[in-house]
Amino acid sequence: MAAFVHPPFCQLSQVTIIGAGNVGSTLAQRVLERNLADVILLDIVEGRPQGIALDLMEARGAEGHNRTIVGSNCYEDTAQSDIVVVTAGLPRKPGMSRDDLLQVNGKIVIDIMQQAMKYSPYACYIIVTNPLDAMTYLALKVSGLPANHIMGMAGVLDSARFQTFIAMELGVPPSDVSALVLGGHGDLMVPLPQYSTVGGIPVTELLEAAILNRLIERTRNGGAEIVQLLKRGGAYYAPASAIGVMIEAILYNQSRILPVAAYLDGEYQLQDVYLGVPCRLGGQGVEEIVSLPLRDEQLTALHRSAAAVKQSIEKAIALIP
Ligand SMILES: NC(=O)C1=CN([C@@H]2O[C@H](COP(=O)(O)OP(=O)(O)OC[C@H]3O[C@@H](n4cnc5c(N)ncnc54)[C@H](O)[C@@H]3O)[C@@H](O)[C@H]2O)C=CC1
Ligand SMILES: O=C([O-])CC(=O)C(=O)O
Repeated sequence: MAAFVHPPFCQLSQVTIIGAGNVGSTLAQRVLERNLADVILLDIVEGRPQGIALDLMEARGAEGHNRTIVGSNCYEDTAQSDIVVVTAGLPRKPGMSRDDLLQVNGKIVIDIMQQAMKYSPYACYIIVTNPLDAMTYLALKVSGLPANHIMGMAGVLDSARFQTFIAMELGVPPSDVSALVLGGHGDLMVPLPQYSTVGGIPVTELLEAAILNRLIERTRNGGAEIVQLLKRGGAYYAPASAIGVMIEAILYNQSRILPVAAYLDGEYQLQDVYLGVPCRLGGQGVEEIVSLPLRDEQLTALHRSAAAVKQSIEKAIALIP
């Protein structure tokens, strides 16, 4: 673990978002309007981050905040960021898997990490680009930064989807539901009903197995369902909300327990892989990986998911020049 400890900031903190597309620009709005940090929004397309930044600056009076955002095509402008979020890269089209993006997005992530870490070597990096777990591993290898500072966002989103579907099925507010999804951000993710509750009651006591299985299946296909509806690109409102939760946990040093794609070094009997697991997330990034007791079939499912991620990692690593 790195010795670096974030100062108690928030007032002066800076978040860089690389990729001013749907996810990146929506996240920029969330970060500013929730008064979490000032934002540097970077993209390769000239004018796009600058235009979005100006638009968001002009909204400040109406929104009642004094946060600033700068749009840029230059990594020098990202210097000394507390958090860098990587949302650059292609989204999938209907019929594609996330792994189909590996070649093109892998090259983008390599280039971004080589540049960004020169200017923000002490930042926490949150990778969002798909295929998520392999891209996060790639970011770790390219940057050489400590693993607690390089993490992926997927579990908060997948769990939020499971939470939503449970709440919709039972007709309760989502705030009454706590749901947990582990594993890779793909078809083999592992929703955990026994760790998902409604008003403190395990969801297994409230929903029949067949209904629960339908909700689990919908959660696994949550990203694809939206890709299919939108026709061009994927989800971005819920992903931006999920990244916002992680940013807040780090900047406010909340030590929250959240599902995060983290580097495993023996935890869950898995080695040298990124996978969604419950983590304590605070000012030092991933401060602890929480080892949950899992049923045999769930541990098997987690290992199956990890095996699929490892195959993607091998292809991703081959892209490093
Ligand atoms: N981990 C997760 O749960 C989620 C992951 N995603 C992934 O996030 C990524 C972005 O999705 P969207 O915002 O919908 O895509 P988008 O197409 O709207 O935006 C991507 C942006 O990246 C920029 N870009 C491309 N190469 C770049 C580079 N080298 N440097 C800087 N910027 C660059 C593009 O110009 C574009 O503005 C996709 O890979 C998508 O699959 C999306 C939602 C959830
Ligand atoms: O499905 C996609 O391609 C985008 C994504 O990862 C998600 O929404 O879960």
